[in-house]
Amino acid sequence: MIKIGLLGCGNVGHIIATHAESIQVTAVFDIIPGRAETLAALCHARPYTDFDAFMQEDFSIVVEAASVDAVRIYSEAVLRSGRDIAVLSAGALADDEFREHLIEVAREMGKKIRIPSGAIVGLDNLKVGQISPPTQLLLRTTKPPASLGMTAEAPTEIFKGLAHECIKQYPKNINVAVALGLAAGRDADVELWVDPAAERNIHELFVEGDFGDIYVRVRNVPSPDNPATSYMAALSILTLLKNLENPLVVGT
Ligand SMILES: NC(=O)C1=CN([C@@H]2O[C@H](COP(=O)(O)OP(=O)(O)OC[C@H]3O[C@@H](n4cnc5c(N)ncnc54)[C@H](OP(=O)(O)O)[C@@H]3O)[C@@H](O)[C@H]2O)C=CC1
Ligand SMILES: O=C([O-])CC(=O)C(=O)O
Repeated sequence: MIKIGLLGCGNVGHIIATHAESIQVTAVFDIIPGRAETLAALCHARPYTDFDAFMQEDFSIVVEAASVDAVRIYSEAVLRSGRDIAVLSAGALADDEFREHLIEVAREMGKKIRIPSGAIVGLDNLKVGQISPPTQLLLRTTKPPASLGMTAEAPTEIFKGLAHECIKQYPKNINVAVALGLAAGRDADVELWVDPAAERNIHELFVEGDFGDIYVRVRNVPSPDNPATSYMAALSILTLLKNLENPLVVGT
């Protein structure tokens, strides 16, 4: 059974811990002591608020479900320790210099940086963009205003521009756009909307290329403990872990 170290004991951390059937969470880390302890008790792991002590534990992969900042701070050390890392806060990799450095470290160590599909679908075949670049790659995300900590009386566009700029302003809400761009091989265009009538986190994807065109709409149920995060994102990372050692690999 694959042993994981969980970095981040919030909403996704809890969903992982309570569904840890095909994985063993051996250690959990959070900056908030109470959170690490509560989560550790749920999955019979050991709690840490000291990163170096956490890294002494027995696991082969770190699952990051914390923040863009956490990826920036800890991911190189994870790779250099000889472990893979699964990164949910993919927005950290929007910074070209940081991403290229991290990839170089992973290459040097023979380790992997794994980005789950998270709250979106279609990353598998959007990778064809790495061979034949899309002429259009647009993500329109619509969330309830409360999930961004704001109020609105009508549908309102709060950002229009490139993913690498959007993630700087909304690091807890638009990691999907960066993951999309990493899959398709170019920065995605983003429209971020809040809509008081929205009950779900909606991601619409418009893609065109020499293959034809794609429209995908995902209407995600918000997570119980963090409405900004779609429940599917937690299921996605659980699925990535379940399949890590599966000899049958489905999807591009
Ligand atoms: N790729 C994708 O499709 C998606 C990505 N995400 C991203 O996944 C991540 C996890 O989501 P979720 O569980 O809902 O978030 P939560 O805020 O519920 O949980 C994150 C936890 O990690 C802690 N944390 C944050 N920074 C650090 C750090 N530097 N070191 C240690 N602990 C830290 C937080 O503490 P504190 O509260 O004090 O900050 C919190 O306890 C978020 O970054 C989110 O934006 C979410 C949905 C989709
Ligand atoms: O969960 C979602 O719908 C998207 C999200 O928060 C993110 O990409 O950061």
